[in-house]
Amino acid sequence: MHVNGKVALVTGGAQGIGRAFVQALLGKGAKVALLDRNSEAGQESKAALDEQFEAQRTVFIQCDVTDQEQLKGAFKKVIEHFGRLDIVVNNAGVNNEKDWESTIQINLLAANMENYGVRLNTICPGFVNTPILQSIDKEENMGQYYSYKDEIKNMMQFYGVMDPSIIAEGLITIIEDDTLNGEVMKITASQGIHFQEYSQTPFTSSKR
Ligand SMILES: NC(=O)C1=CN([C@@H]2O[C@H](COP(=O)(O)OP(=O)(O)OC[C@H]3O[C@@H](n4cnc5c(N)ncnc54)[C@H](O)[C@@H]3O)[C@@H](O)[C@H]2O)C=CC1
Ligand SMILES: CC/C=C\C[C@H](O)/C=C/C=C\C=C\C=C\C(=O)[C@@H](O)C/C=C\CCC(=O)O
Repeated sequence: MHVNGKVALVTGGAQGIGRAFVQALLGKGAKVALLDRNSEAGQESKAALDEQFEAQRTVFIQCDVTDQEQLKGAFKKVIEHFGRLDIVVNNAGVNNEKDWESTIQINLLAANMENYGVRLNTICPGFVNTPILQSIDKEENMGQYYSYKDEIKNMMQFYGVMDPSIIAEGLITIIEDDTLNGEVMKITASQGIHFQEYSQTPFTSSKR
Protein backbone atom coordinates (compact mmCIF):
# COMPACT_ATOMS: atom_id res chain seq x y z
CA MET A 1 0.00 0.00 0.00
CA HIS A 2 1.33 3.44 -0.90
CA VAL A 3 1.33 5.71 2.12
CA ASN A 4 0.84 8.88 0.07
CA GLY A 5 -2.74 10.19 0.44
CA LYS A 6 -3.72 7.59 3.04
CA VAL A 7 -5.10 8.36 6.50
CA ALA A 8 -3.37 6.94 9.57
CA LEU A 9 -4.27 6.88 13.27
CA VAL A 10 -1.36 6.59 15.72
CA THR A 11 -2.07 5.98 19.41
CA GLY A 12 0.46 7.40 21.86
CA GLY A 13 1.65 9.68 19.07
CA ALA A 14 2.64 12.62 21.27
CA GLN A 15 6.21 11.51 22.00
CA GLY A 16 8.83 8.81 21.59
CA ILE A 17 8.28 6.07 19.03
CA GLY A 18 4.70 7.23 18.29
CA ARG A 19 5.91 10.70 17.44
CA ALA A 20 8.53 9.21 15.09
CA PHE A 21 5.74 7.15 13.45
CA VAL A 22 3.63 10.28 12.91
CA GLN A 23 6.60 12.14 11.45
CA ALA A 24 7.50 9.29 9.06
CA LEU A 25 3.89 8.90 7.89
CA LEU A 26 3.60 12.66 7.24
CA GLY A 27 6.95 12.53 5.44
CA LYS A 28 5.49 9.87 3.13
CA GLY A 29 2.43 12.02 2.33
CA ALA A 30 -0.18 10.61 4.74
CA LYS A 31 -2.69 12.52 6.79
CA VAL A 32 -2.35 11.57 10.44
CA ALA A 33 -4.57 11.56 13.52
CA LEU A 34 -2.35 11.70 16.56
CA LEU A 35 -4.11 10.21 19.60
CA ASP A 36 -2.72 10.57 23.11
CA ARG A 37 -4.03 10.86 26.64
CA ASN A 38 -1.48 13.60 27.32
CA SER A 39 -3.12 16.72 25.93
CA GLU A 40 -0.19 19.07 26.51
CA ALA A 41 2.35 16.80 24.81
CA GLY A 42 -0.11 16.08 21.98
CA GLN A 43 -0.71 19.74 21.26
CA GLU A 44 3.01 20.51 21.45
CA SER A 45 3.76 17.71 19.01
CA LYS A 46 1.12 18.85 16.56
CA ALA A 47 2.46 22.42 16.73
CA ALA A 48 6.01 21.21 16.04
CA LEU A 49 4.88 18.99 13.15
CA ASP A 50 2.85 21.86 11.69
CA GLU A 51 6.12 23.77 11.22
CA GLN A 52 7.34 20.98 8.95
CA PHE A 53 4.14 19.75 7.27
CA GLU A 54 0.84 21.38 6.20
CA ALA A 55 -1.21 21.87 9.39
CA GLN A 56 -4.39 20.35 7.93
CA ARG A 57 -2.62 16.98 7.47
CA THR A 58 -2.38 16.40 11.24
CA VAL A 59 -5.09 16.34 13.84
CA PHE A 60 -4.58 15.81 17.56
CA ILE A 61 -7.32 13.97 19.46
CA GLN A 62 -7.05 13.55 23.21
CA CYS A 63 -7.95 9.96 23.99
CA ASP A 64 -7.20 7.40 26.67
CA VAL A 65 -7.10 4.12 24.74
CA THR A 66 -8.32 2.16 27.77
CA ASP A 67 -11.63 4.02 27.63
CA GLN A 68 -13.71 2.22 24.97
CA GLU A 69 -16.09 5.14 24.52
CA GLN A 70 -13.25 7.62 24.02
CA LEU A 71 -11.53 5.25 21.64
CA LYS A 72 -14.64 4.61 19.52
CA GLY A 73 -15.33 8.35 19.52
CA ALA A 74 -11.77 9.04 18.34
CA PHE A 75 -12.06 6.55 15.44
CA LYS A 76 -15.36 8.20 14.46
CA LYS A 77 -13.80 11.67 14.61
CA VAL A 78 -10.93 10.60 12.35
CA ILE A 79 -13.32 9.28 9.71
CA GLU A 80 -15.51 12.38 9.97
CA HIS A 81 -12.47 14.65 9.74
CA PHE A 82 -10.48 12.95 6.98
CA GLY A 83 -13.24 10.91 5.29
CA ARG A 84 -11.46 7.55 5.62
CA LEU A 85 -9.06 5.48 7.73
CA ASP A 86 -6.45 3.19 6.17
CA ILE A 87 -3.74 2.59 8.78
CA VAL A 88 -3.98 2.05 12.55
CA VAL A 89 -0.80 2.04 14.63
CA ASN A 90 -1.38 0.68 18.14
CA ASN A 91 1.65 2.20 19.80
CA ALA A 92 0.52 3.70 23.13
CA GLY A 93 2.25 1.92 25.97
CA VAL A 94 3.39 2.22 29.55
CA ASN A 95 5.86 0.49 31.82
CA ASN A 96 3.93 -0.16 35.01
CA GLU A 97 4.75 -3.45 36.69
CA LYS A 98 2.60 -2.52 39.70
CA ASP A 99 -0.52 -2.32 37.56
CA TRP A 100 0.19 -4.96 34.96
CA GLU A 101 -3.51 -5.37 34.12
CA SER A 102 -3.70 -1.81 32.83
CA THR A 103 -0.30 -2.23 31.14
CA ILE A 104 -1.70 -5.18 29.18
CA GLN A 105 -4.89 -3.26 28.44
CA ILE A 106 -2.96 -0.31 27.02
CA ASN A 107 -0.08 -2.10 25.32
CA LEU A 108 -2.02 -4.97 23.69
CA LEU A 109 -5.15 -3.18 22.60
CA ALA A 110 -4.83 -4.26 18.94
CA ALA A 111 -5.19 -7.94 19.69
CA ASN A 112 -8.90 -7.92 18.85
CA MET A 113 -8.69 -6.05 15.55
CA GLU A 114 -8.22 -9.11 13.35
CA ASN A 115 -11.92 -9.32 12.42
CA TYR A 116 -11.91 -5.97 10.66
CA GLY A 117 -10.41 -7.25 7.39
CA VAL A 118 -7.06 -5.65 8.01
CA ARG A 119 -3.49 -6.88 7.85
CA LEU A 120 -2.18 -7.20 11.40
CA ASN A 121 1.55 -7.11 12.06
CA THR A 122 3.65 -6.37 15.13
CA ILE A 123 6.95 -4.62 15.71
CA CYS A 124 9.21 -5.78 18.57
CA PRO A 125 12.07 -3.38 19.15
CA GLY A 126 15.02 -3.65 21.50
CA PHE A 127 15.75 -0.55 23.58
CA VAL A 128 14.74 2.73 21.95
CA ASN A 129 15.75 6.18 23.14
CA THR A 130 12.42 7.60 24.37
CA PRO A 131 11.08 9.08 27.64
CA ILE A 132 9.77 5.65 28.72
CA LEU A 133 13.35 4.57 29.53
CA GLN A 134 13.36 7.04 32.45
CA SER A 135 10.83 4.73 34.12
CA ILE A 136 13.60 2.20 34.76
CA ASP A 137 14.81 4.37 37.67
CA LYS A 138 11.38 4.58 39.27
CA GLU A 139 10.16 2.11 41.84
CA GLU A 140 6.55 3.09 41.14
CA ASN A 141 6.97 1.81 37.58
CA MET A 142 9.33 -1.11 38.04
CA GLY A 143 7.77 -2.64 41.17
CA GLN A 144 9.40 -5.98 41.95
CA TYR A 145 11.87 -5.45 39.06
CA TYR A 146 13.28 -2.24 40.56
CA SER A 147 16.27 -4.12 41.98
CA TYR A 148 17.22 -5.09 38.39
CA LYS A 149 17.52 -1.47 37.22
CA ASP A 150 21.34 -1.50 37.06
CA GLU A 151 21.24 -4.85 35.27
CA ILE A 152 18.83 -3.36 32.69
CA LYS A 153 21.09 -0.33 32.24
CA ASN A 154 24.03 -2.70 31.67
CA MET A 155 21.92 -4.50 29.04
CA MET A 156 21.20 -1.20 27.38
CA GLN A 157 24.91 -0.45 27.19
CA PHE A 158 25.67 -3.92 25.93
CA TYR A 159 22.97 -4.15 23.25
CA GLY A 160 22.71 -0.47 22.37
CA VAL A 161 19.81 1.96 22.37
CA MET A 162 18.24 2.78 19.00
CA ASP A 163 16.89 6.02 17.60
CA PRO A 164 13.07 6.00 17.18
CA SER A 165 13.49 6.78 13.45
CA ILE A 166 14.60 3.20 12.73
CA ILE A 167 11.39 1.87 14.29
CA ALA A 168 9.45 4.27 12.03
CA GLU A 169 11.38 2.86 9.05
CA GLY A 170 10.14 -0.60 10.07
CA LEU A 171 6.56 0.65 10.21
CA ILE A 172 6.75 2.12 6.70
CA THR A 173 8.14 -1.22 5.41
CA ILE A 174 5.14 -3.05 6.92
CA ILE A 175 2.62 -0.62 5.42
CA GLU A 176 4.19 -0.60 1.96
CA ASP A 177 4.57 -4.37 1.62
CA ASP A 178 1.04 -5.79 1.19
CA THR A 179 2.33 -9.36 1.49
CA LEU A 180 3.11 -8.85 5.19
CA ASN A 181 0.38 -10.16 7.49
CA GLY A 182 0.72 -11.84 10.88
CA GLU A 183 4.42 -11.00 10.90
CA VAL A 184 6.61 -10.25 13.89
CA MET A 185 9.17 -7.65 12.88
CA LYS A 186 12.15 -7.50 15.22
CA ILE A 187 14.34 -4.41 15.30
CA THR A 188 17.62 -4.57 17.20
CA ALA A 189 20.72 -2.39 17.25
CA SER A 190 22.91 -5.24 16.02
CA GLN A 191 20.64 -6.81 13.35
CA GLY A 192 18.48 -3.86 12.34
CA ILE A 193 15.06 -4.64 10.83
CA HIS A 194 14.40 -8.37 10.47
CA PHE A 195 11.59 -10.89 10.94
CA GLN A 196 11.01 -13.64 13.44
CA GLU A 197 11.19 -16.91 11.53
CA TYR A 198 9.00 -19.84 12.51
CA SER A 199 9.75 -23.40 11.46
CA GLN A 200 7.33 -24.84 8.91
CA THR A 201 4.89 -27.51 10.10
CA PRO A 202 3.26 -29.93 7.63
CA PHE A 203 -0.43 -29.22 8.49
CA THR A 204 -2.28 -26.81 6.17
CA SER A 205 -5.61 -25.44 7.37
CA SER A 206 -8.55 -25.68 4.94
CA LYS A 207 -9.56 -22.19 6.09
CA ARG A 208 -6.47 -20.39 4.69
N1 LIG B 1 11.38 2.65 24.25
C1 LIG B 1 11.66 1.36 24.24
O1 LIG B 1 12.78 0.94 24.54
C2 LIG B 1 10.63 0.37 23.82
C3 LIG B 1 9.29 0.70 23.72
N2 LIG B 1 8.39 -0.26 23.36
C4 LIG B 1 6.96 0.05 23.24
O2 LIG B 1 6.78 1.09 22.26
C5 LIG B 1 5.61 1.85 22.57
C6 LIG B 1 5.96 3.32 22.61
O3 LIG B 1 6.86 3.53 23.65
P1 LIG B 1 7.77 4.81 23.83
O4 LIG B 1 7.60 5.73 22.71
O5 LIG B 1 9.10 4.33 24.20
O6 LIG B 1 7.07 5.40 25.15
P2 LIG B 1 6.79 6.89 25.63
O7 LIG B 1 6.44 6.82 27.06
O8 LIG B 1 7.87 7.79 25.22
O9 LIG B 1 5.47 7.27 24.79
C7 LIG B 1 4.26 6.60 24.99
C8 LIG B 1 3.11 7.53 24.64
O10 LIG B 1 1.90 6.79 24.85
C9 LIG B 1 1.00 7.62 25.53
N3 LIG B 1 0.06 6.81 26.31
C10 LIG B 1 0.31 5.99 27.37
N4 LIG B 1 -0.80 5.43 27.82
C11 LIG B 1 -1.81 5.88 27.05
C12 LIG B 1 -3.21 5.67 27.03
N5 LIG B 1 -3.80 4.89 27.94
N6 LIG B 1 -3.95 6.28 26.06
C13 LIG B 1 -3.36 7.09 25.15
N7 LIG B 1 -2.04 7.35 25.14
C14 LIG B 1 -1.27 6.76 26.06
C15 LIG B 1 1.85 8.49 26.44
O11 LIG B 1 1.16 9.66 26.85
C16 LIG B 1 3.03 8.77 25.52
O12 LIG B 1 2.82 9.92 24.72
C17 LIG B 1 5.11 1.34 23.92
O13 LIG B 1 4.05 0.43 23.68
C18 LIG B 1 6.33 0.62 24.50
O14 LIG B 1 5.98 -0.40 25.40
C19 LIG B 1 8.76 -1.53 23.03
C20 LIG B 1 10.08 -1.89 23.09
C21 LIG B 1 11.10 -0.98 23.50
C1 LIG C 1 12.82 -2.26 30.95
C2 LIG C 1 12.45 -1.17 30.01
C3 LIG C 1 11.17 -0.59 30.39
C4 LIG C 1 10.30 -0.04 29.57
C5 LIG C 1 10.55 0.20 28.15
C6 LIG C 1 9.49 -0.37 27.27
O1 LIG C 1 8.20 -0.38 27.80
C7 LIG C 1 9.76 -1.73 26.99
C8 LIG C 1 10.90 -2.15 26.53
C9 LIG C 1 10.85 -3.53 26.30
C10 LIG C 1 11.82 -4.29 26.01
C11 LIG C 1 13.12 -3.97 25.64
C12 LIG C 1 13.84 -5.05 25.55
C13 LIG C 1 15.08 -5.01 25.03
C14 LIG C 1 15.80 -6.15 25.15
C15 LIG C 1 17.00 -6.22 24.57
O2 LIG C 1 17.43 -5.32 23.87
C16 LIG C 1 17.81 -7.47 24.86
O3 LIG C 1 17.08 -8.51 25.42
C17 LIG C 1 18.41 -7.96 23.62
C18 LIG C 1 17.48 -8.51 22.67
C19 LIG C 1 17.90 -8.59 21.44
C20 LIG C 1 19.21 -8.05 21.00
C21 LIG C 1 19.84 -8.94 20.06
C22 LIG C 1 20.99 -8.27 19.41
O4 LIG C 1 21.17 -7.07 19.55
O5 LIG C 1 21.71 -8.99 18.73
